[in-house]
Amino acid sequence: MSSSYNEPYDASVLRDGLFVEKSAFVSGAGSGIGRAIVLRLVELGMSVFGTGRRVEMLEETAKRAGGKAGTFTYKPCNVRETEAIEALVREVGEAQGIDLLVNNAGGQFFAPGTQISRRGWDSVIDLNLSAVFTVTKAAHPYLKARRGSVANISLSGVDRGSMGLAHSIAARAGVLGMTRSLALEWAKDGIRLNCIGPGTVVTEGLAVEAARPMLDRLVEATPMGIPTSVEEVAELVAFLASPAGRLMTGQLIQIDGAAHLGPGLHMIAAE
Ligand SMILES: CCCCCCCCC/C=C/C(=O)SCCNC(=O)CCNC(=O)[C@H](O)C(C)(C)COP(=O)(O)OP(=O)(O)OC[C@H]1O[C@@H](n2cnc3c(N)ncnc32)[C@H](O)[C@@H]1OP(=O)(O)O
Ligand SMILES: NC(=O)C1=CN([C@@H]2O[C@H](COP(=O)(O)OP(=O)(O)OC[C@H]3O[C@@H](n4cnc5c(N)ncnc54)[C@H](OP(=O)(O)O)[C@@H]3O)[C@@H](O)[C@H]2O)C=CC1
Repeated sequence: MSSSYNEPYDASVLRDGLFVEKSAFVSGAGSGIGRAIVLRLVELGMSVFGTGRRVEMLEETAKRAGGKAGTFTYKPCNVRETEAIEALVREVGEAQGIDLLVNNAGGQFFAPGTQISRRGWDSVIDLNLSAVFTVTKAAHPYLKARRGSVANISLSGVDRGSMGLAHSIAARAGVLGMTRSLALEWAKDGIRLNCIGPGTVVTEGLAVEAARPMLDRLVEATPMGIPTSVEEVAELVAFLASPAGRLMTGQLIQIDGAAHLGPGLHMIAAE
């Protein structure tokens, strides 16, 4: 594995103490991009609450967050279990408020459209679109109380399509539409919502030797020839939540080395 693909990247430009007395709710906090977001927000002084299904992953995030300026607490939950996740958002909102909601939990399998069953389609739409709506709606009263913001972790190229991702791109394009619509509806409450579209991010699944051919192909399809680091996604989330992001809402920000302008990060070959 080329070290340049997954070496930690120092993207930090924001000032210490930026988020003291602020609070965040982060889904998918036990791995990859979500964990990096948690660690950066905690470093900047935030009280971060994280969820995800696997408690041992959340425990590891907590271990790594120890000794930093802010705090990290967690409880496992499946974002697709509507009543449970709504109750959890309420619990966190009542206990510590929500200045920032990060909808990061997500994922999909790669398959051509002809091999996606209705149940497979529904699962991906449920996780990557419907659950995002449920969590965001549940957080609304708390975001309103704090004039907070929402960062939806999406994909680069949501408005162009990519082979092998019909279900996931459909879901994320739906999130983009939802983001823009709620940005309009909730502007009067001072709530801002944005989508971040990372290109290829070398998290655990892609960092294994077996995934190397796919990773090489993805990096080749990235005009700048560099995958996105979790640290730079985290810094962008923090920037958007900061006073510098005050007027940024309803946006899709693609952090992808121009992947969305390239030949497409196709996850499968044409059939
Ligand atoms: C420029 C552009 C750049 C754009 C691109 C930019 C780069 C993109 C890179 C993205 C990277 C990442 O997201 S990294 C994160 C990757 N990690 C993950 O995605 C893991 C999480 N994934 C999941 O959990 C699953 O995919 C998901 C389906 C959502 C889980 O839902 P469920 O638990 O309900 O799933 P299951 O019960 O197992 O299965 C439900 C149905 O889905 C079907 N199914 C499951 N896997 C399947 C498969 N491989 N092929 C076909 N069908 C499958 C099953 O057969 C079931 O249907 P029936 O058989 O009919 O019953
Ligand atoms: N890696 C990449 O190249 C890219 C990733 N993305 C997107 O970024 C986000 C983070 O991905 P990444 O960090 O790379 O990958 P990971 O697979 O490491 O992260 C996904 C996280 O979501 C959590 N999660 C998944 N399903 C559920 C669920 N039903 N309920 C609660 N939590 C859930 C997982 O935890 P657990 O399994 O414990 O529940 C995991 O922590 C995803 O939305 C992904 O699609 C976007 C562009 C590129």
